[in-house]
Amino acid sequence: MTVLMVGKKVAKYKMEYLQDEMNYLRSKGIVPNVEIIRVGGKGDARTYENSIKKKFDYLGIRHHESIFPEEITDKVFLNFMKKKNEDDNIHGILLFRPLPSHLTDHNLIVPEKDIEGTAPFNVGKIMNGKMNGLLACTPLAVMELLSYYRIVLQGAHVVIVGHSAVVGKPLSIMLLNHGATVTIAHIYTKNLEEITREADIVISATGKRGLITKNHIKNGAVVVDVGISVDESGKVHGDVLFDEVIEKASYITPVPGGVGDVTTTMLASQVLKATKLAMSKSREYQLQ
Ligand SMILES: Nc1nc(=O)c2c([nH]1)NC[C@@H]1CN(c3ccc(C(=O)N[C@@H](CCC(=O)O)C(=O)O)cc3)C=[N+]21
Repeated sequence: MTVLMVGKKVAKYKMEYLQDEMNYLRSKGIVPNVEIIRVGGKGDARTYENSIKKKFDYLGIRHHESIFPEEITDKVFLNFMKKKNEDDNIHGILLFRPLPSHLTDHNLIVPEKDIEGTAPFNVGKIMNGKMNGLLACTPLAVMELLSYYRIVLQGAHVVIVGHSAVVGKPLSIMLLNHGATVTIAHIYTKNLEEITREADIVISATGKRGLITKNHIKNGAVVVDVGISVDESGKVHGDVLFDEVIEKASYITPVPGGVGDVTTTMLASQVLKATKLAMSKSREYQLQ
């Protein structure tokens, strides 16, 4: 039998915890507040952005959006970022990427408001084996799914396919911090099949539809699909050939309906974490 790892179930479970945390903050008179920033009109994240706002509204997290034209100068943009970084009423900043190439994307967000965990300070913390900082949301969603279904990580061989800075790399470090043996495969990897077939857990995050077939999977492996690709008719697909891989997997995530449904919940969780960092005036974060 194969167990379907259902994102909505995991999200619901996590949301109950977040609601308790919101109640605590409310009792202290604090309402978490996020600044969402977008430069230029393009980008494929509109549906994602809408589901973020819906989740924030549901929890009672305040949010405000600033949208700038593509032509904004580096100086004006940096000034704006500085203002938001220094505004005590803002607990988290979400800056949609990529930015236009003339803008410098370096240390734009102070670490304590970096709810997506991409600032160098937060990346450094996780590299040092500390999981108490702000972390990347998609890798966190994968960790939450694995934990909900009680997948043992200590000693497990995990093969991650995809080495992106937002998914593959941070996820590999989180898994390492939990005692897994981690292999990262990527576009230049030779004999992908042979490598993934060794894995107890295969996690694919490439956006390449149909990349992972039954030949890539050993019997009883756990398969997590982080890939998203959209076809001509607007239908969302993962990296994994679900119908054939499910025959061999012990646990598998569907797309849609798997990791994607947990990601926005983990972003909300990071907002609450950032709010608590601000409340406690975390010394660690003050010192950087
Ligand atoms: N700072 C920053 N953070 C981001 O997270 C970010 C970004 N910049 N720039 C753009 C990309 C793009 N992106 C998407 C996320 C989900 C879907 C998506 O289609 N999600 C499906 C879920 C599919 C599933 O269930 O797995 C949905 O919402 O229905 C698309 C695009 C985020 N991005």
